[in-house]
Amino acid sequence: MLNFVTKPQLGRHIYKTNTILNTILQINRLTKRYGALTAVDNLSFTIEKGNVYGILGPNGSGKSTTLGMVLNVVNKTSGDFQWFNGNETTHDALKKVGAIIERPNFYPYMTAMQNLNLVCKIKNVKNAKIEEKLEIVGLLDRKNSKFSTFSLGMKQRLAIASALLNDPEILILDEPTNGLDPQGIHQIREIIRKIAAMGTTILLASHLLDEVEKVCSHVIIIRKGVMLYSGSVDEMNASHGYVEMQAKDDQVLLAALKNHPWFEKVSIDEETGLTKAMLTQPIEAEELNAMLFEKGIVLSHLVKRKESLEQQFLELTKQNA
Ligand SMILES: Nc1ncnc2c1ncn2[C@@H]1O[C@H](COP(=O)(O)OP(=O)(O)OP(=O)(O)O)[C@@H](O)[C@H]1O
Repeated sequence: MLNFVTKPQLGRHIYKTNTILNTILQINRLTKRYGALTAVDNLSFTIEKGNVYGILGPNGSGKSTTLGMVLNVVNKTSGDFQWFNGNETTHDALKKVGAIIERPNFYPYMTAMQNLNLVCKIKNVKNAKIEEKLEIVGLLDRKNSKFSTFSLGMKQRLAIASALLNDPEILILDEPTNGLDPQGIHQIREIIRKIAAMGTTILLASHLLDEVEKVCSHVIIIRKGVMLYSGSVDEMNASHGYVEMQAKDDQVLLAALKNHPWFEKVSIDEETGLTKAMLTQPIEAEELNAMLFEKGIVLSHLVKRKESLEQQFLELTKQNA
């Protein structure tokens, strides 16, 4: 487990614009190669203050390697990254970062309180905040219990409390709910939301679409080290959906749809024989029917559907396989 602890730096960038002030981390064409394998391939994205970012991708897609590089525990091959506008060394910047990128590891025979006291000593942080942080993660009433008696979920929550001891600007979590039971998963997600609501920026890596959808405001989707999508979760959710249609003459229908600005990705589904078209704008079924009728096309089937985020994610990763 890595914890980066420091005192907050106040008023250093007072003459900079708000946009610049709000940038926590900027990654430019970051690349990591292990021999012939490119684990992270030209990755670029920006982390702005106050948002919750999810790096989403299947196992082995390069999430941990990316986090390792920006935390200086994995050497980059090329590209670069800047913490807090590059006004300080990475070493100093990382003191304002709280990160948990390994399984929680504390002394088993010591209590939660004793373990966090020790962390404060090692990191040179006042121990006055221990109870406040234990409260945030719901462990205050177990502060005198030995670490060895904790469930995996409680151990993970203690690690989060530990990473928060220095009030970091950003909290980084690698697969925060891995191995937990449903209740443990729920608790961790609630805690992440609570910490975000208190104003801390969060960057988490997850292979679970559901997790990113529930917890994050922004998503960076990667596959085999390559970024496929970066943007807000809401925007990704905001597809206008698609329509399935059938008419006497498929080819006439296909041509009419292909030449119309309301549609994109027009195709005939091999399995169902239905013509499918993605909507580029919010069009009602009645409008669509009337437009085609004017062109002499009578539909025998018309259904408007919306893909779930999961379908979109699968589609995105399939296209780029
Ligand atoms: N030290 C290493 N030496 C060689 N290859 C590595 C090393 N670390 C990671 N890799 C490879 O780099 C790729 C990306 O791994 P990484 O752990 O970053 O992915 P991930 O998305 O975090 O997946 P997971 O959640 O399974 O850890 C994988 O193919 C992995 O085998």
